[in-house]
Amino acid sequence: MAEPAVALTDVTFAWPGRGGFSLACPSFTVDLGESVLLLGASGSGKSTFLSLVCGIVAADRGNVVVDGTDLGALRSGARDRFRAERIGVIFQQFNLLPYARVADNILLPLRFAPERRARAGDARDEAARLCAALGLPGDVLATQAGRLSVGQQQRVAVARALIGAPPLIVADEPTSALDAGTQDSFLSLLFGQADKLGSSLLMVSHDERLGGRFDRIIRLEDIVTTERLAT
Ligand SMILES: Nc1ncnc2c1ncn2[C@@H]1O[C@H](COP(=O)(O)OP(=O)(O)OP(=O)(O)O)[C@@H](O)[C@H]1O
Repeated sequence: MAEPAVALTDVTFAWPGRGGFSLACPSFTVDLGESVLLLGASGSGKSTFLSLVCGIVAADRGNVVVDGTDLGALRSGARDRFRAERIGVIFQQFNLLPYARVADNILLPLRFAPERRARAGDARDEAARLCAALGLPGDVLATQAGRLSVGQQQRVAVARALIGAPPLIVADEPTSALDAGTQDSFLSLLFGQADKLGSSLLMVSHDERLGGRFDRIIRLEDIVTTERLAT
């Protein structure tokens, strides 16, 4: 059987410091090509969980295996390179460089990821194709990212995550700044493009209304136990 896109086994993690937040996840998987929505209230640990999946932080115990690679076996720099190559991340606040052009924002992950750059082919053409597919205006690539509307910035963040066809797309509340109608068209575009690339999709949100499109909806509290250490 093919390796799952994501597999967590007996994982524990605690943020350092007094009053730190800790979580434990006995088992969680995302299958290849599957789309999973993780629902949880604000502060329940959704972003922390995604940081573990993306290797932004390392588990204290247990295994986080993404695309067949055990992230625990990699040092921090190697985890960063792995993430750049294999994971498209859409952050809650987009994390665009506001003074850089849209093209530079979209092409940024390729700079640290030679295999992903090779997969993108002619990267500028691919950036233009993604922008068009995501409904951005034709001249958007030359525009400063900070001059775009919030909805447009969100689409640029998606194009940056999708470029070079990473096998896993991870999205942290990507629709939180959009109204209901725009959320729906945004999700259609994201799913359409992820499907085309055959990428697996893991999204976290507090918003139950997003559930309809996903293969699986899971409540964070059903896969993770959390604790806040006493101060
Ligand atoms: N960088 C950090 N350093 C220390 N503690 C942190 C850090 N990030 C998060 N935490 C702790 O982890 C807890 C869970 O936060 P997290 O951001 O994972 O939740 P969330 O469900 O994504 O919240 P929200 O929906 O509001 O973004 C926080 O209350 C905080 O105490």
